[in-house]
Order: sequence, then C-alpha cells, then structure tokens
Amino acid sequence: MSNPYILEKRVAIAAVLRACSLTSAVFNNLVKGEKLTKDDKSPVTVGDFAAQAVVNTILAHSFPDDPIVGEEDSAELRGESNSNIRDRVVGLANDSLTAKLIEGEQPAWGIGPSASHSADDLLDAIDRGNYGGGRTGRMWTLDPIDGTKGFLRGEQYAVCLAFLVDSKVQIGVMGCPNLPIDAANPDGRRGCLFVAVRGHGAEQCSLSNLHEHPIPLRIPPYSPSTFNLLESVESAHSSHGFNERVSTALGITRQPTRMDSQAKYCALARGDGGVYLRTPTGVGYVEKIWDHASGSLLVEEAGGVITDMRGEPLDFGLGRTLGENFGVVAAGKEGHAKVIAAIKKVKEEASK
Ligand SMILES: Nc1ncnc2c1ncn2[C@@H]1O[C@H](COP(=O)(O)O)[C@@H](O)[C@H]1OP(=O)(O)O
Ligand SMILES: [Mg+2]
Ligand SMILES: [Mg+2]
Ligand SMILES: [Mg+2]
Repeated sequence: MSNPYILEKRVAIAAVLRACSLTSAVFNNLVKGEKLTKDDKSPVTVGDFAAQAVVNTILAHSFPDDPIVGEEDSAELRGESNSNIRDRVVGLANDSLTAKLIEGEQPAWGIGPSASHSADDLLDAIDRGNYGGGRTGRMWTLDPIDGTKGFLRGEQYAVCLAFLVDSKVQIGVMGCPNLPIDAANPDGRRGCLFVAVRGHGAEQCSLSNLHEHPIPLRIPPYSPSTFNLLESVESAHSSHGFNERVSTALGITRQPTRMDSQAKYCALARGDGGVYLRTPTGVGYVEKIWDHASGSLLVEEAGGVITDMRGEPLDFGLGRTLGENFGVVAAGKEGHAKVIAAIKKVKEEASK
C-alpha cells in the first residue's frame, strides 16, 4: 500500500530541516542570557521557542485544523521583562521562515522570502502547541529541541516531530544536527535526518543533502559482543545505577553509550548500540509524548520493539504525557526480550 500521508511527510521534513538550521545557528552562537528556567527547573533557550514557532507556523499553513502537542508555550515571552528574548525569538523564527526555498519546498507552506510574520503571529504559533492530546483524530507532537541540556553542553540534541492518527504514530521525523553521519567515524561529518513512515520503513540521510546516501535502517540481530546500553547523560532523567545492574545481569561488558535526547533512538535504529533503556529515578517524573513518539516509530520501522519496563506498549493517546507508563525499553526483538527478562530478575533480586 502506498503511503497515504505523502504531504504530511514532505511538510514535516521541511519543517524539521528549517528548525535544524535555526537551532544549529543558535548552537554555534548562544549568547549568555538567551535561556530561561521553566517551572520544572528545566532550561529553555531562544532556540527551543523559535524552532517551535517555525514548525507550528509551517504545520498551520498546510494543516490548519490539525492540533499540535508541543513542549513549549509563549507565556514567559509575553512579559516585558523578557522582551529581549522575545525579540530574538521573533528574529530567529523569521530568518528561518523567510530563507529561500530549497528543492521540494512550496511557498504555500508558509515559507520563503515573503513569509515574514509579526511577533504576535509567532507567539500564537508557539501556543498552537498547547493541545491536550487524546485518543482519536489527527494530531502532531513536537519537541523543538529534545535534550536541551545536551544542546547547552555542546553535545547531542534532536528536533523531533511526529504525526499521529487515532493515537498511533504514522510519521516520525528527527533531525540530529550534531550526530555523526557515520557512527564508525565519530570525527567525520555531522548532521543526520531520520524519517520513519508506518509500514514503509525508516531511513537516515544527511541533513545538508537529502539525496546524499539515504540509508535504510535495520536493527541488526542480537550479538552479545556488540550489545550495550544507550542511556541518558543526565542521571536525573534515567537511573544509571539500575541500568548498570541490568547490564550486569545481561553479561554486558561494553560501557553504556551516554547520549542526550532521542538521538539515542536514532543510534539504536542504525545498529549503534543495543538497547535504549530509560529507568524512572523515582521522583515521580511523568514522561511526555513528544519525547518518544517519533523515536518509537523509528525503532519499530527499523524492526525493533518498544515498550515500558514491564513490557507494556507506550500509549500516546492519554494526553500530553505517557500516563502510568514505567520507563522505556527499545531494542531489536531478541535483545528486547532479553532486557525485559533481565529487568525482572534485577527487580526480584532487589525485593528479596
Ligand atoms: N526529571 C526528568 N526525568 C526524565 N526526563 C526528563 C526530566 N526532565 C526533563 N526530561 C526530559 O527528558 C528528555 C531528555 O532525556 P535524555 O536525558 O535521555 O536526553 C528531554 O526531553 C527532557 O526534556 P527537554 O526536551 O526539555 O530536554
Ligand atoms: Mg525542555
Ligand atoms: Mg524532550
Ligand atoms: Mg525540548
């Protein structure tokens, strides 16, 4: 069957590419004072706000009735005390939206030299991301910069956009501006785009040239000599201690690969590491759908399995969060079964 969501895929790719150019420009030139701290103490930069404004503006042009679950909102930008940050966000978003069209892009998508927007329009665009989520209908979910702490540290981050119908992810697009194109050559060229379409596979290509070496993604069969853990850099996001016990139970000798953001799902999908393991740290953090929607489809379309640590599927139909979900395990089929068994064993030992 052909992909029924061709336009959604094309527009999503255009939106993520523009957002990646924007975030890369901020990454290379982040000025002190261009970030805020949110109520949950997490950082947000001008790059997060502007990238959400750009993606939501583009989605609104092609799909005006589609709701969006986006991470950021504009409340902090509307006050006079943050007018410098607001001006910078507006400037960055307009620079991105008005950049010249590249092959495949259409002016009707709200982009190109005449697509300048007012500050109010761009703040409203950010707030199009305030949808509460739900079980039925079309919807998008966006993390304009996933792994903001990695972004600020100068490491990995990802622009993540997913399109869902009846709470099932149909398209996942992720841009990883700092990820090496070839994992075997970590000092080589960087900047990858990952695209997954349900029932139509997953592929990686270069962010700078979509026609350059598109690689179909397939998680390789389980191999004890190469299998290792992909985990968060931040120990507050995923328990390194529990993960280490799981690793030991699996007889893994390789060190875990620590990486920020959904770039971990991308690494997994191209066979660079064995299992994405995200273990709750016990502080009651509830996972958000924008942190896993696009990555989950990428893993599935690369032949892998994604569940929580009990083996339950992730449910993207519960609202803005994954609700009662408990951690995340994503791996190839055989590796996934082994990790779920090891988690059970570690938990049983801990309860003795
Ligand atoms: N306390 C927390 N526990 C788990 N994840 C968190 C927590 N705080 C923020 N996050 C989100 O976890 C993701 C990063 O995970 P990782 O550490 O694996 O890269 C980010 O989406 C980050 O949000 P953000 O998008 O703002 O960076
Ligand atoms: Mg954040
Ligand atoms: Mg995130
Ligand atoms: Mg984010």
